[in-house]
Amino acid sequence: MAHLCSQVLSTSFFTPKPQIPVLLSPGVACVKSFHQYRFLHIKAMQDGKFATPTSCDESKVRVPHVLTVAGSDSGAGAGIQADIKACAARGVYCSTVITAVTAQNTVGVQGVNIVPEDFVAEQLRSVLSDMPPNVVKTGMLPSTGIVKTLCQSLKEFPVQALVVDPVMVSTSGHTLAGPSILDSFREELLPMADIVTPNLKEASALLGGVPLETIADMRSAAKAIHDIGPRNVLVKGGDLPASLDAVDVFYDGNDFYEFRSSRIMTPNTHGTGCTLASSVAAELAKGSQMLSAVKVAKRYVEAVLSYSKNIAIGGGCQGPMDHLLKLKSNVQRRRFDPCDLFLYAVTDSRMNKKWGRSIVDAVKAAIEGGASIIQLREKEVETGDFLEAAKACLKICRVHGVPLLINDRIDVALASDADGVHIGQSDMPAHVARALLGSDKIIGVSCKTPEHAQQAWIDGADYIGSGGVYPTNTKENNKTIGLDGLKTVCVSSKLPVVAIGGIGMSNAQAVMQLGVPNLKGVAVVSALFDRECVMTETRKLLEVLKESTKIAK
Ligand SMILES: Cc1ncc(COP(=O)(O)OP(=O)(O)O)c(N)n1
Ligand SMILES: Cc1nc(C(=O)O)sc1CCOP(=O)(O)O
Ligand SMILES: [Mg+2]
Repeated sequence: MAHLCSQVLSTSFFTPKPQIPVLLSPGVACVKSFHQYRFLHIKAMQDGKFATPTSCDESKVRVPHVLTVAGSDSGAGAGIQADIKACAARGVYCSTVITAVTAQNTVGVQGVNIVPEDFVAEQLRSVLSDMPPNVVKTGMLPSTGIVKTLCQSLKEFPVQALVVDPVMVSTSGHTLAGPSILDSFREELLPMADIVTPNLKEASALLGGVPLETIADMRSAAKAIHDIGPRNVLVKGGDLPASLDAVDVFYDGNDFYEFRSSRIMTPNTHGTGCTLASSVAAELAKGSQMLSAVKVAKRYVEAVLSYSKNIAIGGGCQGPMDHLLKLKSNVQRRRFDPCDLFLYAVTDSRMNKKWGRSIVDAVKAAIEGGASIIQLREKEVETGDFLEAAKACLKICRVHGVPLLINDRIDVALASDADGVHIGQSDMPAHVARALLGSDKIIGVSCKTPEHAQQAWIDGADYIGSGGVYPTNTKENNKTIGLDGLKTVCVSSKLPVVAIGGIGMSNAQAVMQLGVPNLKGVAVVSALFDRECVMTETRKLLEVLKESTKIAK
């Protein structure tokens, strides 16, 4: 018996191990009959027979590509629709061969219409002959004929990896592929698979109905399924009785790994199996090794489950998940509005310390006082503390619809998912910040001259901060440009401008009454934060600013 080593992995902690390469050597491939396909596969690779895109334009970028061969779910929680969304969320192109059209919703499956075998074959030919995927992922394969057709196509058009999700029963208990297909699974499909991902019921069915009730049973099942031929097996224990944690067992033919994650209590679990298998396929398509593909895919599914736990779609009790959580958070975020610059509060760690306030308390008070945008300018805080503070402030800012920017630290902005950054002339160039942060984040740049302002616009900034309008003690060796300098920058700028430097109650009106184009507000540090009551000072300054706009009219 092979030496078996056991590892427990929480999905947030993982010790890398040497990986078996995705392909076995031809020598190993001959050991068992199921390796006949693998042998063909290796030979195809050695002979350079994996199809390559017909286009010979080298300037085009190849994208990782998964082909899913599965059933359509009209409710879009599972099946083809889940596969497309999961691949999109993981940054991978997804083509589709539809094996069945199901009428489904959150209550259950109302009908199944199987696509004729020859039309499945035609879809396979269309995709495989023209746009070869890196990885094929299978879901609902409702007939023996379709399984055989698929296996035949894969022999004709080998791909780099095959992920088999042996879908048999829907979440609601509806049979999607009956026992008649089990033989073709065991004899033809599984021996070709790089990984198979059964849940407990499917693992039991593949093994002739053995009961699976413990983690020990799952390990035995993983090994027995591995003996059928797939190179890796992931037995999913989500339905394991009496288990608080969700435990999945992964077996690669040598070692066992347990993936543990705390159970997310939600009815919105429809499509988790499809999503996990598609995510594994997507990671493989990007070039990951199998174990790390499984680990990353599990993390993604956990994040989606957690994100979707309270969403309400449909009246039944098998709700779908929302795969595109990243897009969703972008949609929820309000776009930058230049009016946000009206009363711009910039924090300062030294001042907070002096007055015995936390960053979070300072931000809360400024928002309560009416600040329209917040910048965390925390020059003396450790990175870890800065990140925690940014996350905590972000929660408050989101509740009030106030954008939160991070001074200088693009890494902290990214890690906290803050709304953007403010950077200076000696910080990361704004075009690099834009490339790192993407199109939706707010980028502000400090500009003392029209040339700076022009460059900020070219680099894709959203606004500029211009100063020092007056001398300041907050920033050492800061050049004062005065009201005239501010005016020159504002007139030349194509971007909205916020004035900064030595601005407070006594002079804010003079700044706003310059009446120059693009000037949208004032940015203030000491006049708000080097004071006993931040909220009161913010309120007072807001009144002054409002008053000055009335006078300007
Ligand atoms: C709104 C606003 N304008 C200007 C600055 C100054 O940024 P920078 O020149 O990078 O100097 P530091 O703030 O990093 O010392 C700002 N922070 N905010
Ligand atoms: C952070 C900063 N940037 C400046 C610039 O001129 O770009 S002046 C400044 C400090 C502003 O603090 P206070 O409101 O306390 O004067
Ligand atoms: Mg800076």
